[in-house]
Parts: sequence; structure tokens; C-alpha cells
Amino acid sequence: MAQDAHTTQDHPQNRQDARQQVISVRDLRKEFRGTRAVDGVSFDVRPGRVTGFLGPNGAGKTTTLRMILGLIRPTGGSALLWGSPYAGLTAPTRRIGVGLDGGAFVGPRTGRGHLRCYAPAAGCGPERVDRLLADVGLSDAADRPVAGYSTGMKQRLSLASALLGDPELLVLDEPANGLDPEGMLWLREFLRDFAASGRTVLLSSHLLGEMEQTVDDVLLMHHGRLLSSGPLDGLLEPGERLESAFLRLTRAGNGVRA
Ligand SMILES: Nc1ncnc2c1ncn2[C@@H]1O[C@H](COP(=O)(O)OP(=O)(O)OP(=O)(O)O)[C@@H](O)[C@H]1O
Repeated sequence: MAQDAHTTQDHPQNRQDARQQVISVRDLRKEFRGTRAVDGVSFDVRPGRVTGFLGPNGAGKTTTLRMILGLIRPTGGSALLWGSPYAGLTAPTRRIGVGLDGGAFVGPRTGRGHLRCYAPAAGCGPERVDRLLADVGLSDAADRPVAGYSTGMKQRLSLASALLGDPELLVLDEPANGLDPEGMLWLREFLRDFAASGRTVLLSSHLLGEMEQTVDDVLLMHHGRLLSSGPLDGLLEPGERLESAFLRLTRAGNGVRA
């Protein structure tokens, strides 16, 4: 993962390099009225990997994801998907499955109704909706109003929504929130299988212990800055847990390891 190559998205060579990556972020910055939410972040997300965007509440993870997805405009820097800004992609909703904020649901709608509502835009029919409901373990609850779903069930429905377009990239914000241990295990296996098929996952989480068992690559964020990026194996010292590594890095200051 490149750390220090600051680029602009318009340079042809940079576009060429960025096309080798699924996501390529360079010197990305966002300020909200004096709050530096994201402060010069650079990283790449490689294909066929589960990359964990990890850090405590307020670290800047969601803001970065929203900039990558073109939902908010950066103060500076660039975020490219397959070498293009989100707005320059053809049919982005079919290439990228997005799960932000645990999903936004209309309470009286059923789980099946929710997916059927978004299915046409994703180019899929009712049979795929049924299959996805089964894949995420919601077949039995499919015809109940989402308002009565547990947090974990909403997370599963959000994941099914993200999968509607059969995307090659999943971008998920805190998908493990509210899942019980069985749900965590299920999510972990699901994401690992997704990446094993050559597709790519970028997910944010503050649950370092859980993510340690899920991700291949780590982007460790703190106070808007990237503390570390690269394969999980390269980050941890022998016998070290991810939470301890995070404390070690935050105590060491803002050093950046490639
Ligand atoms: N729309 C906004 N207006 C003002 N400040 C914002 C806005 N969105 C985010 N922030 C601030 O930017 C910082 C980073 O927030 P962000 O939501 O990106 O962090 P996060 O790592 O995703 O944390 P969490 O896990 O709590 O969602 C925080 O200080 C937050 O208060």
C-alpha cells in the first residue's frame, strides 16, 4: 500500500497507477468548519482482499468512505475507484455495493419489500431477491416489517441491499455493529468468501478484536490520520493483538508505517 506518494487525480501516470488498484486515495482531506476530520490520508485497496478501515469513534473513517463514494466533496486530495472518481464510473451501483449507516429503511416495509424496491435499479429480479434473503439468513423474516427487526437483522438486510447489483466491490460502514457472536462469525465467513472469489471488501469498524479475525489488510486511523496501513501480519509484532498494536502506534505518536 502506497503511503507517501502524493498525487493529483488528473495526472495520466497517476491514473494509470490507480487503475491497478480497486481504490486509490491520495492526500485526502476534509474539514468541517474548523474540524479536520480527515487530514492527508493516502492508501490503496487491493483486489481480492478484505481491507479493514479501523479506528475509534471520530477517527474519520465514515468521512473517508463518503468521500470515496462521492457523497461529500473533499477539501483536498483525490479518491479514485479503478482509476476514476466515483462520478466518472459507468453504472457504479452495479460495480459497488454500499452499506452505510446500517442501511436506511422505511419501517412499515418488509425485508423483501425493501429489496424489491431497490432491485430494478440494480438490474435484478425477484428470484435474486429471494436468493439474497436466503444468503443473509432472512428468509423466515422476509415478510415481516423491518421496524420489528433487531439491529443484527437490519445489518443483514443492509448487506443484502449492498449485494443486489452483484458488485465486485463492497464498501461497508460498521457492518459488525449489533451482531451477536454467531452473526459476527457469519459475517466474517461471508466476507472472506466474497474476497476469495476475487472480489474486494473495504469495511470500517471500531471493533478491533473482531476485525483481527476478518481482514487481510489494515488501515488504522486515529484523529483523521492514517497511523498504519498494510497487511495485518506485517503490522502485528509476534504474539501481539490488534488492540495492543493500536495503542502502541497511538502512543508512539503519528508515525506512519508502510
Ligand atoms: N457533517 C459533519 N459536520 C461536522 N463535523 C463532522 C461531520 N461529519 C463528521 N464530522 C466530524 O468529523 C470527525 C470524524 O467523524 P467520522 O464520522 O468520519 O468518524 P468515524 O471514524 O467514522 O467515527 P464513528 O465510528 O463514530 O462513526 C468527528 O470529529 C466528527 O464529529
